Amino acid sequence: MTALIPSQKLTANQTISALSTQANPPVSEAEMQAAVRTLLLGMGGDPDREGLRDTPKRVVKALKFLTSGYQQSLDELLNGAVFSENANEMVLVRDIDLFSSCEHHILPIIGRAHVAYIPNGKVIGLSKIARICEMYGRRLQVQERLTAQIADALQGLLQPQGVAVVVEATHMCMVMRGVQKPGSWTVTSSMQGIFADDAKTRHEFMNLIRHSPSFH
Ligand SMILES: Nc1nc2c(ncn2[C@@H]2O[C@H](COP(=O)(O)OP(=O)(O)OP(=O)(O)O)[C@@H](O)[C@H]2O)c(=O)[nH]1
Ligand SMILES: [Zn+2]
Repeated sequence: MTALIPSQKLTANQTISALSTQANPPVSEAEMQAAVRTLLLGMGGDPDREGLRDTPKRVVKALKFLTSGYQQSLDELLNGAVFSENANEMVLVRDIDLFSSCEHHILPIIGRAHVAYIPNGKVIGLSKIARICEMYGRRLQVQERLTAQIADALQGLLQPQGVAVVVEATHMCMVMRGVQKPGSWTVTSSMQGIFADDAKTRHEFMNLIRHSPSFH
């Protein structure tokens, strides 16, 4: 483990302004492909050889997919799946595979998220928790912001008693290049409401994300 970094809180306005610039990119597909062709030339490749000829198109398609979370909204992915329910015990979805792209190097962040909340009259469709992780994962990120955005989304949608999110991830920019530390991974957390205020509740969550499920 390389670090235990408490989540960085962004205000709603900071989040919105950081994202709204991305929603409608002011460049065409052709301009993006031309930029990739330039990168290939810079890397010493011959962009006209058979294997690379379609690479600009493929790279642009891949990058658009990996950042498609900018085109999504919570409303759309939720599809109304918030239900009134008298539950007041912890709901935890563990081990959600998470892929993102680091905003400094546009290299993969690969990891898992554990997301819990304690309802306060409303519950959310379980799959939507994973979809929220995917939406924020498919943006250019730092792990701290990704973690906080997942927690903020649930807090805003459900006004629960509390939300806890832990993300454990390895950064290819630290593995394949730069400091080259394979095996290092980073843990970030965002604790809100009762998870921030009550150590017992927080410890219960931390214990639950460590326990091995009986079906594995
Ligand atoms: N806090 C945080 N830092 C990150 C994340 N992803 C990448 N970084 C770091 O961002 C920093 C960028 O540092 P720079 O010195 O500008 O870039 P660099 O020369 O490529 O740095 P090195 O990776 O040390 O070679 C590096 O320390 C990365 O490890 C993240 O999710 N959160
Ligand atoms: Zn990076």
